[in-house]
Amino acid sequence: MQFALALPRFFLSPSSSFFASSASSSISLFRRPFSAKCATSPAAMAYEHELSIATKAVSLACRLCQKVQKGLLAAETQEKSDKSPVTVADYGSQALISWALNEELPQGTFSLVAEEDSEELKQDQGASMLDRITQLVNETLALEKRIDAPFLSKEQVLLAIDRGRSEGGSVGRHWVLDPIDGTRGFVRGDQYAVALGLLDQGEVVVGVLGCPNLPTNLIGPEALVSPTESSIGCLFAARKGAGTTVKSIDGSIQPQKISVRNLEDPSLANFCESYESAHSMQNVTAEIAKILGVVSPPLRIDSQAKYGAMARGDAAIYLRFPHPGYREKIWDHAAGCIIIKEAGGLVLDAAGNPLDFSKGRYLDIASGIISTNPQLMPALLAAVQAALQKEHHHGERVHL
Ligand SMILES: Nc1ncnc2c1ncn2[C@@H]1O[C@H](COP(=O)(O)O)[C@@H](O)[C@H]1OP(=O)(O)O
Ligand SMILES: [Mg+2]
Ligand SMILES: [Mg+2]
Ligand SMILES: [Mg+2]
Repeated sequence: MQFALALPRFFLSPSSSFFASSASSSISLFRRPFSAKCATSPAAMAYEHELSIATKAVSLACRLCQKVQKGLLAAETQEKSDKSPVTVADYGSQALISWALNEELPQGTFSLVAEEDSEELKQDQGASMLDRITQLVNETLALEKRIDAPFLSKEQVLLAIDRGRSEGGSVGRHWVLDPIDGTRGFVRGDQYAVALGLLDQGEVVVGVLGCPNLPTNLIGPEALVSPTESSIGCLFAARKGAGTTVKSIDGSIQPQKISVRNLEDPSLANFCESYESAHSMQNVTAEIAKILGVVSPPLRIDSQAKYGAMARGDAAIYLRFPHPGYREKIWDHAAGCIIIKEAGGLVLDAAGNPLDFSKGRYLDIASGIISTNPQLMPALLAAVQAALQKEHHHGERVHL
């Protein structure tokens, strides 16, 4: 009988776990026999291993992204067919996370739904970019200071990137990755996020958001100004039933439990939205704020860093109303959604339905995504409906 086939590689051969030898504190986690997960494990333990490997994989990718952002060259950015940018760091982050998770999970079980693929890199004009990505991936792996640091060939890098072609769905487990969310913010030298989630039977059960440029201090209107104490770079992590934590990427601040703002009066609320006006209709969000009586200016941040900021109380409301015709992808919301939910908040579409991650690579949403605490949600939903009606009457193609 070949029981061994069902066991993860790190269990068969402890030294084959990539992360285990790089951080002594992680050894016990990574070497826990997998049967603990497969058997009827207590709810408190559920997905603990998955959250641990996700956290480490995202931290690794953040390191690569930070290095690239410091010295981004024009030659390291391409334009995709939808005119959005993609950089060596998007590909490098996807390759690293895909490779690391595949190393840690039982052979043959890894399914990944991710934003990028290697089509452009396989063309003649992509050759130098692939060289650079491979170099970056290997430099980042070498920083883990393993004696036997792995070296990935160009072919292995392409393979790792292309593992992200899964269609996801409602059956089984699927990892969901946006290797750089908010690439425009990344290229601008601003906010971006490395966003990794895990779906189990269509439900998000684990989420990790690495936000390398987000200050560890609060940045909302009630932020205490204490620049000397703030460092830059936050890592948010959540797993089903266990709450949301934030820690600093540089390790100077240990994980702390966080929760959304506990606010009942909408006029005291503030909201966050996209930095890029092309990503969300700011006339609609301004109208919603006006109906609610919100007076604070919007907190405009690129990427799912908004969800992280909201989960720790920087903003009480999140609003996202893409222009008609835009289709939302699951990797743009999976990690952020569980990070908000486990911090006590709600994430709904503009009609008041929970987001459904079980339909494949896209979210089936007509009009927008909103988030706030449970007390404020009824007033927010009413304001959203009123604002959309008004837009509709003004002749904009808004779906109701
Ligand atoms: N036209 C668009 N409308 C809405 N979102 C977009 C559009 N183009 C790209 N995006 C995606 O929106 C997200 C950024 O959102 P935000 O506006 O919150 O910063 C990213 O996932 C970005 O993709 P990408 O991951 O390639 O950066
Ligand atoms: Mg993109
Ligand atoms: Mg994205
Ligand atoms: Mg992206």
